[in-house]
Amino acid sequence: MEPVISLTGVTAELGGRPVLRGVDLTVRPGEVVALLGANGSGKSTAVRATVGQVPVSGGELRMFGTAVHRFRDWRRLGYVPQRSTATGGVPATLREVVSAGRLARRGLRPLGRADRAAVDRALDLVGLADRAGDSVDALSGGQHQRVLIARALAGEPELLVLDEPLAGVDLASQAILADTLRAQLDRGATVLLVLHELGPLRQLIDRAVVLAHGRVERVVERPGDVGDGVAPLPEESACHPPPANGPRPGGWEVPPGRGPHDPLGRAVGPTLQTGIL
Ligand SMILES: Nc1ncnc2c1ncn2[C@@H]1O[C@H](COP(=O)(O)OP(=O)(O)OP(=O)(O)O)[C@@H](O)[C@H]1O
Repeated sequence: MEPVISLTGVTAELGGRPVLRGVDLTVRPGEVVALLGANGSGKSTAVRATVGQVPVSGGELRMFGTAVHRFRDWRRLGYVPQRSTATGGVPATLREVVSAGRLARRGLRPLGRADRAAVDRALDLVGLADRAGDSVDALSGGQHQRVLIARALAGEPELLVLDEPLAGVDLASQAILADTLRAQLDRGATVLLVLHELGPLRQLIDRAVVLAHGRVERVVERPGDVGDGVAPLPEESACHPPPANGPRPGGWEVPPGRGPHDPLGRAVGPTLQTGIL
């Protein structure tokens, strides 16, 4: 089956500096693929290139089989960017914000019955149906994030791209997000998401792709099934540090005199060690 997203040797520059240095990534229909990696490793840039926001300078990036620069069928995509706001300060209710997610489908025609039903379903999926008439200004950060996800879901996209959907979201909201993604997979959607930790999404993920310095450093298939003998993913090495010296569960040896470190070999500070997992 043709991949939904396919990157082959993709390079991209920002501010005149290379940020993606030859990324290979394939996301097939119905898969959930997570991009992981240290700050600045290129995760958001890879996602933004995929949704056509960052130009590709080399290699090949295809969306639903079409080169991204020729791809026009953006209604097939629902995108939740990193750290964005729902309204940019303009007063709006949750229902109004989520209705905007139907724009790509209905254009400027008034909302029809099917549109309203899709908006209600999306609000219900993220657990905010009872707040539909409230102003988004009255929401917490985590609830705000759920509204943005509902806006993407309202378009009933075949592909959902989420950049750090768990950022600033408490455990209860993370569980709601996991249920929401499960519902999307049940209806046949494909998901690409940027994460710092797999958290409650771990069991849903088909492939974890770890980026470092704009390249794929490691790929872990079905991280939820990973047993002994596989080096831990970033947040595991950060959140559950093994004894300072001696053998690690995945077979790594920590050199004497060194504490826990991230995949790039940098010392991991106490804040990272308190991550959720
Ligand atoms: N608009 C920009 N202009 C110049 N450089 C940029 C721009 N946006 C990002 N970069 C640089 O590109 C690199 C990759 O950034 P990117 O946001 O893709 O990383 P990331 O892996 O998503 O990081 P984080 O985990 O912090 O969100 C970083 O070195 C960053 O400073």
